[in-house]
Amino acid sequence: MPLNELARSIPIPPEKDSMLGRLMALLVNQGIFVQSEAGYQLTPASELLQTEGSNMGANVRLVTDAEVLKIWGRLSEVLKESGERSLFEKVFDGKKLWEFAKEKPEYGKLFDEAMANQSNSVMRGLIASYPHIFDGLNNLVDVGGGTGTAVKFIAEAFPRLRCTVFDLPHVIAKVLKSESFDVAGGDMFEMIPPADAIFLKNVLHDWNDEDCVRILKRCKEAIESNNNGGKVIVVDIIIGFESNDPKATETSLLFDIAMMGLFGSKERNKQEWHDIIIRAGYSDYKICPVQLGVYSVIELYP
Ligand SMILES: Nc1ncnc2c1ncn2[C@@H]1O[C@H](CSCC[C@H]([NH3+])C(=O)O)[C@@H](O)[C@H]1O
Repeated sequence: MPLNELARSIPIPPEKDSMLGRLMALLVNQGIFVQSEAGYQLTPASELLQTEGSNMGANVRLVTDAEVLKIWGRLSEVLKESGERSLFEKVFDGKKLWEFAKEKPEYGKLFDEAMANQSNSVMRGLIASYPHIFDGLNNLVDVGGGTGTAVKFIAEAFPRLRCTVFDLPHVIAKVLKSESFDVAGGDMFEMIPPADAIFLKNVLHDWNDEDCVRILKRCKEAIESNNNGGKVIVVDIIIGFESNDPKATETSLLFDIAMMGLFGSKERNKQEWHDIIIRAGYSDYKICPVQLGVYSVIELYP
């Protein structure tokens, strides 16, 4: 699309065309578009932002949300003070991100949408490359399952496996009811519904070690009360375990700092995962031979 066509379709007034052209020059330089005689064209990066297909647009809007972005200007203040308070809590008067997302439905919706987009690509990869992880299971609870994207993938691929999406009640209220899976609202620090398997994707990195140990203990109780062997399946980053791609390492390190600011939590290396798993009382665990971009899969056995 040539510049003037692009400008009219956004739309912006003609006197701003040259400003748009300058922005586009930078975006071409950054690999977001390519420029040819016919005009600007998409690259694999901007294809990810199209409404159709992968659509990671919400993820970009989430990390660039103007209100939340302002926390980073105060990182040095939090570094200098003692105590456990996260940067997010400091800037938003003691509020955790979950309360903020509940009070600001627009932000909450964006958060859920971004998580769903991420689940879309990671679950496709997991089911295609490591389906045996679901072998022999009759039921599974996706704890902190958001609006149910992961559960939809699992239920579709394994119709005999009964899945439940479990999250905070106000998040569960947004899940469209379906015949193919169940929903349950609650607090994972209190009680998790019994199941053969507990699925925890992108959840533990939101919490400090003490909280992770509490969550993992509730998961263990949920499996044990079901009396059927069972396991916990964790999908999260293991720092130092990414592929050899320097971009993957960069992504994990950026995520680690994002967790530091947003939740006062972290991405964990192998030893740190070992420590919380053993502290929560699990007898054994296995890092599965599958890598989904920056994400690893760990199975925990009670
Ligand atoms: N106390 C809690 N009990 C249950 N879910 C929670 C709690 N606190 C936060 N969450 C949820 O944890 C999720 C973390 S985001 C990860 C969502 C999803 N597993 C995915 O991978 O896409 C959010 O959906 C939160 O609403």
